[in-house]
Amino acid sequence: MSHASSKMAEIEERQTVGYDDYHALLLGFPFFVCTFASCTNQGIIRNMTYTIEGPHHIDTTIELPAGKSISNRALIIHALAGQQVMPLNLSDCDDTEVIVEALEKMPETINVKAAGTAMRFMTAYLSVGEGEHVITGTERMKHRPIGVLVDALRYLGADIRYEGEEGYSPLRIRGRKLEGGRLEMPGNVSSQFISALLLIAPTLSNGLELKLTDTIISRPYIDLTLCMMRDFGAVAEWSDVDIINVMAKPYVARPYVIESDWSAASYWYEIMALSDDAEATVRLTGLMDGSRQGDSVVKYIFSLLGVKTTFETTEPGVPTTVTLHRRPCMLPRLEYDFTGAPDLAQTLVVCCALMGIKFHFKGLASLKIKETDRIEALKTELRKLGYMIHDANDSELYWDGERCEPTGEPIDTHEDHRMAMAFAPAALKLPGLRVNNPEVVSKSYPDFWRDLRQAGFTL
Ligand SMILES: O=C(O)C1=C[C@@H](OP(=O)(O)O)[C@@H](O)[C@H](O)C1
Ligand SMILES: C=C(OP(=O)(O)O)C(=O)O
Repeated sequence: MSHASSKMAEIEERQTVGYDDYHALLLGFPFFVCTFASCTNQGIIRNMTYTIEGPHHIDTTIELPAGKSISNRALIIHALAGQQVMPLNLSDCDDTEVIVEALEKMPETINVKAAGTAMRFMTAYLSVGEGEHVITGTERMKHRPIGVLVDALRYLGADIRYEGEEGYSPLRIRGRKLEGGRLEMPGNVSSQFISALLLIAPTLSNGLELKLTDTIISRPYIDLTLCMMRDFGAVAEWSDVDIINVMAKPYVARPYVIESDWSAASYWYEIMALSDDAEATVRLTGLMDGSRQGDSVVKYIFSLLGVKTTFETTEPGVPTTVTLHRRPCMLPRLEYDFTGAPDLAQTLVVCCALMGIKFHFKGLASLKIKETDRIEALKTELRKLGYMIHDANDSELYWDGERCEPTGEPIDTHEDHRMAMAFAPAALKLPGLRVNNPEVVSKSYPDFWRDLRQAGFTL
């Protein structure tokens, strides 16, 4: 039997044993159990499984990745500003690299893979650029909606055709000069459509007045877009609770340093909350007090779960190191509305369940159209660990403490980086937790596993 097939047999054998037997089996693999079942096309390793053991004591400094939302906005603005001064500390994650490559090479077919922001921002960018391009992505991307953005751009005069199903990528885009003007669009599907339009708005000869209808979701991401546009000389602001005005005024290139990623920080908050080490300390670099990233609200949410945040300096606009410490947490139940911070939902769902904190989370409708249907994925994977969580109204998840027999199966990551990163810290409570396809983290945090090892986890 080859090495790969004997490893495969071993995985299958482990999948058929009970949960306790499964832990006993793991004792034979004290440090490193990384199973390669097969290697597929493009050199991407698939069907790998990590078996994770958490450390008893944590005292570490983590160099977080740069924010992908900021990186991707900075790249589009930088391209529209005439490409003079490259933003500093760009993220090296997949979602940013696809934009870097597209802007550098401008191939006829641009493949943004699984990057939602890249798909939406580049669609707007190509509409006002030169030449004809097809933009496409992964199979999942071809099922994530883009019709609202295409309708809005077409209303402004853009030449965009669907290459496949109406309302979805791939798109064929022929760039042309657009005039802009007044436009209405729904705010309840994805804020990325709104950010995409806003980013190109200063280049429109009449500017843009955008009225948002319905509930506005992920609003902090729209605010981030407006702030960054202003950083580069645009005149762009809310003129009412649902109306944004952008003047026709070219961007001004300037040096720009990208802050670390607060969504990535959330997994370290989760690690702090789940660690049994009362003295645990994690330092996270490159974050700002008063950050414009909406997910910086994670410091408030986790203060309720006993994680205290201290900024080294609180000078506005200056990235610094944040230190996380533990406090006792007696919280019996948490209610939170994630409409403004959808990317934090998985972290909090897994963390609360593992801490035994009942929860009712709302504002989760957009989770169904992200890298995977995150509502279904969370229910399925937590069920494997013995937690019965329920959904309601296509936008809520709640847990009332209901437990079931753990199945002992590994956690599937559903081609979703946040599934892998939200579940990995659970190994602190469930030593030997297995996570399939851990490589998915490269979408936003390529060094996640390296950083876990640095913190004392074994994989
Ligand atoms: O603009 C952005 O950078 C993002 C907006 C959010 O998407 P939605 O607006 O679709 O919720 C968020 O989930 C995504 O990870 C990044
Ligand atoms: C939803 C996400 O990304 P995107 O929509 O940009 O693919 C995410 O990073 O969690």
